Amino acid sequence: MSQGAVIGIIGGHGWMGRALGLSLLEQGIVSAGQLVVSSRSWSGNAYRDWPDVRCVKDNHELVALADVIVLSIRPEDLASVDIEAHDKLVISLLAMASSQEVSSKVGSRRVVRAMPNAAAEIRRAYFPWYASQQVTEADKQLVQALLESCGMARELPTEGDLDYLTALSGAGPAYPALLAQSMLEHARQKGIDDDIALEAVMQTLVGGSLLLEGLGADPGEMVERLISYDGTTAKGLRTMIDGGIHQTIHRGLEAAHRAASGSG
Ligand SMILES: NC(=O)C1=CN([C@@H]2O[C@H](COP(=O)(O)OP(=O)(O)OC[C@H]3O[C@@H](n4cnc5c(N)ncnc54)[C@H](OP(=O)(O)O)[C@@H]3O)[C@@H](O)[C@H]2O)C=CC1
Ligand SMILES: O=C(O)[C@@H]1CCC=N1
Repeated sequence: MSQGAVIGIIGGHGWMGRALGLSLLEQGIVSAGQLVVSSRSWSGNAYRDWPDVRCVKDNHELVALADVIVLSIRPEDLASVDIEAHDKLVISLLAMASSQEVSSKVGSRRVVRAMPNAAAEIRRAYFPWYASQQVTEADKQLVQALLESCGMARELPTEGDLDYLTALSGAGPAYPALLAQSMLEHARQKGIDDDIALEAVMQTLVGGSLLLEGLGADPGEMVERLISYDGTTAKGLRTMIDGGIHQTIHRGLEAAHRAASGSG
């Protein structure tokens, strides 16, 4: 599906760049010879099992070798990327940088903005993407094939939707981590042994998430079903709801969305 294209990942040794690069290799979507990665410090050895992957420090060299350029650097490092992509297909994974900004920075009108999340590392990311007008149908097919190597990829109709999903799914793996942290803290306060508290929280959150995935229904239905017992769970849930948990979550998502849209 990669149609023989050489993929160049600027920042390919970092968290997201490495997750994408290794997913593409492990699933045979690109061969090692079709992958070029760059970083300024060349830190880590993520590609040790793939000696034919070309690791470079010079982004001009990467751009000359690659047909498709993936930008996987932190937004504050965009200024340090001094390349001229000559209208090659560019896929930016950056939060808080519009396709217009990316386009003028890298010298290409064929820009896709895509938003991974931390679960790309285990190939369970939700990876929405938005294509600017100059991106062709063939480009779109290639983008979908590349990104779904990390989980589920989905084209979005507007760039505004991508900014919103940056807050919802891009930042999303942090939210269950926060819930786990809070549950763990409480169990410890109640004197539960650390090891037991951790295994109870992890098994419960992972098991609960898999259950929700398997049900494939509106999660609200599961909440209502458990409330209907009018027992322990109902007491806990009602207290959380009355205490404003929905409003707190919505305020958090609003703040993350404002930041993602460049107005936070
Ligand atoms: N981590 C996450 O959960 C998510 C991240 N994102 C987005 O993904 C992007 C990457 O994030 P993440 O992978 O976590 O960040 P990391 O800091 O892990 O990786 C960024 C990499 O970019 C390299 N880099 C920086 N500047 C340059 C440059 N000029 N040329 C070549 N390489 C460079 C850095 O290496 P060196 O300093 O050695 O050059 C580093 O390896 C961000 O824009 C972020 O908004 C989106 C959703 C989720
Ligand atoms: O926090 C950030 O800005 C990036 C985008 C979503 C996850 N990480």
